[in-house]
Amino acid sequence: MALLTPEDLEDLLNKLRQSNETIKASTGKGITEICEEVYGTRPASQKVAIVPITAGNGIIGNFSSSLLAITEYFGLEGYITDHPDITGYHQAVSDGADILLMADDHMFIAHNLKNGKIAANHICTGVIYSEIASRFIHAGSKDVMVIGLGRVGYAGAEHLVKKGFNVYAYDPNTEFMEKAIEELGVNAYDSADHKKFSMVFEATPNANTISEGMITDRCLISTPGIPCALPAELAENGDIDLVMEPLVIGAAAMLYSVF
Ligand SMILES: NC(=O)C1=CN([C@@H]2O[C@H](COP(=O)(O)OP(=O)(O)OC[C@H]3O[C@@H](n4cnc5c(N)ncnc54)[C@H](O)[C@@H]3O)[C@@H](O)[C@H]2O)C=CC1
Ligand SMILES: N[C@@H](CCCCNC(=O)[C@H]1CCC=N1)C(=O)O
Ligand SMILES: [Mg+2]
Repeated sequence: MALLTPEDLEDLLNKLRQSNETIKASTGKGITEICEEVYGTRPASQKVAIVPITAGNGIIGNFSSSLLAITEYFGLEGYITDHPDITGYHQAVSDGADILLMADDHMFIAHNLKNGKIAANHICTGVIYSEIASRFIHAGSKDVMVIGLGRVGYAGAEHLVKKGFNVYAYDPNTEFMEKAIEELGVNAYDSADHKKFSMVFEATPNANTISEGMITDRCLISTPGIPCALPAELAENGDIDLVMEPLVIGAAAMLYSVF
């Protein structure tokens, strides 16, 4: 699993503000409005406990503090437990926390103890970033390009198919491609078709996965992928809207999904 680094999380709220401005400009709505529409929920100053987890690769510097900043951004009462792991979990439940946020190296979850709802980061990230891509106000069709069909990409492709978009997908992993074609009915993207997309959702751990031949001059690229999917020379093109942010948008979707 590609793990976040403390560097990824630097200047997080500024990255969110920039991303949100781009989201508003290219979809007409901001991230909180989109989350409300996708999940049909709103924050209600819930008490959120963040439990650091030492399993596997261990605690990531400023991961918990980043989640704390996210809870405050959404007007929630957030705090980090005094201890990690089971001791922290016990403290959170004893304190009467409504929602727990915690992550090991494989799963990052939000669990609402009051209504029983639980959310996984990779699903919510796929859903929210693909949703953003699909809301491009200048799109001339319902065609969306999906790059990467792993944990995040597959969830996003599934979401787009359910919403009736024409999904063209590419993943070098042929098993994942076949699964998406069979189970979701996606079209296999073929560069030989020279088809260009104004809406792209990318979820890969590789840089520069987007090439000029894939995109229209004016387009929206929505990607949680780290590092950046868009080559620097293409990013200079003023008509490409890029929504890319390492944690907050996905975590916001998790919270809205369990409110
Ligand atoms: N910004 C955020 O909030 C979050 C970001 N991430 C990031 O999203 C990325 C994807 O995460 P996962 O889905 O868990 O990874 P994964 O490893 O499950 O899936 C990645 C997929 O990308 C495919 N891929 C690699 N190079 C490709 C290329 N050039 N073109 C098309 N497909 C390609 C791989 O074959 C694989 O199927 C990672 O970089 C991860 O760090 C994950 C969760 C949240
Ligand atoms: N156990 C650590 C957190 C580990 C998080 C690993 N997961 C990722 O990096 C995923 C989540 C979003 C993007 N990648 C701690 O409690 O500090
Ligand atoms: Mg995010």
